[in-house]
Amino acid sequence: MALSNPGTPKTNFPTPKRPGAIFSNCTPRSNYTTPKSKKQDATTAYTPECFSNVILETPLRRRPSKEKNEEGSNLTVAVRIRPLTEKDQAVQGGASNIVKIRDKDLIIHSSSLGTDHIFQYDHIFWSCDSSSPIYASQEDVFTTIGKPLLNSAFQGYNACLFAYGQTGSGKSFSMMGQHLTECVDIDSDDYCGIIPRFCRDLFDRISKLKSHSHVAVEVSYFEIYNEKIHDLLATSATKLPLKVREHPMWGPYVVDLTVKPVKSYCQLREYLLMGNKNRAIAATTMNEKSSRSHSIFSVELCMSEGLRKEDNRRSKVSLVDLAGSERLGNSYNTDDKMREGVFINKALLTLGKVISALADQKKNQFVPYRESVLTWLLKESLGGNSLTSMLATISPASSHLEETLSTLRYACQARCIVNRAVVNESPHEKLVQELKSEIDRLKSIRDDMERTSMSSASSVIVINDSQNEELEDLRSKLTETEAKLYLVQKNWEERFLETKKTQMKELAEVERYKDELESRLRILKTVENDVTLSPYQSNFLEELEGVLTDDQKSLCDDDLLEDIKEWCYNNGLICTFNIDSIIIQDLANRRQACVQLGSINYSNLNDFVKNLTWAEIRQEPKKLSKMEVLNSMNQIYQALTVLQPADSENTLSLLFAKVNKSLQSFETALLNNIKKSSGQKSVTFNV
Ligand SMILES: Nc1ncnc2c1ncn2[C@@H]1O[C@H](COP(=O)(O)OP(=O)(O)OP(=O)(O)O)[C@@H](O)[C@H]1O
Repeated sequence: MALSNPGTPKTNFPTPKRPGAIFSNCTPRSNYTTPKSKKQDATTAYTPECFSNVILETPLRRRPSKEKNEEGSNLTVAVRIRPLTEKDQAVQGGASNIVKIRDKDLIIHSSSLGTDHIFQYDHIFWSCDSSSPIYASQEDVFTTIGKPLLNSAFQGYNACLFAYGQTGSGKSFSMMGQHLTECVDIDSDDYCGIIPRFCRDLFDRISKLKSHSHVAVEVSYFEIYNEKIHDLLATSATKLPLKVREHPMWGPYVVDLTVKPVKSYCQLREYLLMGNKNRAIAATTMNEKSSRSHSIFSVELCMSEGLRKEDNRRSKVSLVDLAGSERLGNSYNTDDKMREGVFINKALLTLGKVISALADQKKNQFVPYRESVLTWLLKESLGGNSLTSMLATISPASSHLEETLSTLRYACQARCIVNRAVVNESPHEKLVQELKSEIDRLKSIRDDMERTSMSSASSVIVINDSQNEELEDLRSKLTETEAKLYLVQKNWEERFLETKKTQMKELAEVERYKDELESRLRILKTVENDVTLSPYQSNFLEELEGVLTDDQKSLCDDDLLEDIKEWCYNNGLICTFNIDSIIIQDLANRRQACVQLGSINYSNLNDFVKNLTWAEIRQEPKKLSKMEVLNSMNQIYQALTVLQPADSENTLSLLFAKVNKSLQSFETALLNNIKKSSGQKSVTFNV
């Protein structure tokens, strides 16, 4: 029996030597208990003195990976094993190495249970011991999984690489390198990780491109810390969390994220270092420099050929360093740390759910992308338009057996995800390429003929009329094709620019309407006391607010703001959020306080409340009549109507359809209310 053959038929050998030694609940599809006689063959080298059960963890059936230019391609999954660290050795009794590699198998030996777990991946990097012949250096790791991403990006594919693993297992070391915040000099630093190597190679390749090719590079860098997005390249003093929105065509994106155009590796390196310095790094008992946030560094390429600099092929590469998973009890000694850990585990749990759902391969399986900011933003990379690789990092220490097995099982599952990547190029690109090759063909024929005629001329052989005609014909064909090519490119570029402009305009409009709706809603909320609204109507306002602020509520609003809102509500105060301030009104005592968002002490709500500076409300708060309320609602209704895009697939449209429906019922209810109280028979709407 070949242990490494994933196609081995499933057979049961039900006589384990020790009760409980077979993990029948590990991975049901792939569990495989080796017969006693074969077991010894398979594991003699690692467990000579004792009996070991063997569990084949890699699923027996994995959908065959397709070439990237076909319909779909599986995630590429690599595993890297770091060396034992001093910390590993410091645990009671010292830690032993439980990881072995044999051919294509990665074997984890659990000595307490006498079990070998066998996994297979696309690549296994043995970085435990630099004297080993199979040792994988930073350069090896980059060459194997980083370079292909760069190749894909130049072909116009989106690509993503994410590092996943237990805290302290070597994710940041692999992605960024040893010296995260110091000057990274790749040429002299063997410890540089995938990201700086990727960036340097990118510019090396750009410099080698033909003179008529042009590649524009833009970078962005952000982290997700406690489910909030922080721009790592932002220069402004107030660094408020950013929001996520989903565009029907472009997918999820971070609103107002800083995007820097870069022209050289040196310039890019400065941004990398700046971002790294800004990353939230906190100490945990497991790893002094453990990064407690997920970081996403993205490079966007816009490629063009020809004299005009408009892009006709685009690609985006996201390089993701996830925060490490860890057992809560292990390392959390403060509430803040516990909170961080809960958020990290929540995001990783959702990532697990997303991976499971995608790996399940059932049609119409619900994928909970929006349950965490991380998975929402990685939507295109997981099961979408991207060629994606996962680097699972593990520790070889026996003390981390449980976490290591969990990481490896995650990684196994991820191999089943199929993405559908397409080249992001203009539909005219094919035609342009065809015309270009036609021009090349014609040119070479012309050159050949001219050469022949010249050499003939020296030996006084005159080219005849028909040859001359042929040459002329070729010349005019060439001029014609060149003119056609110029026109095609020009038309395409103009149309592309126009579409881009329209899209930007459309997006800006949507944002503007949404802001308008939000401010109208705030007005309505403040007049609840002045007009009698039925519980249904008040509920509706809550609902409308919920829908409008859906994104921020679950994902981007600061918890403290929610706490303040709740506190105001409980104390009969009115709380209004502006872009940069909160206004708290105490109508009973006719006083008001205004707090700038940037000045809130985020750690202590009690202090915040005690330190409020109240000012007397001099003017009566504006009282709105029912008619004014109705007017406001009417305007919301109009704004909503404008927001209904023609495309029924548009998520925004679905979102607002819900509000629209409730709004209509609300209007009817409010109308009836007015009719009843004023004795009016009818009210005319101006919609
Ligand atoms: N391949 C490797 N070779 C040598 N040392 C390594 C390797 N991988 C990791 N290390 C060392 O192990 C320690 C932890 O690595 P690292 O900080 O990269 O872990 P991490 O997975 O990013 O942790 P966290 O999730 O907590 O951020 C560091 O001291 C690092 O230098």
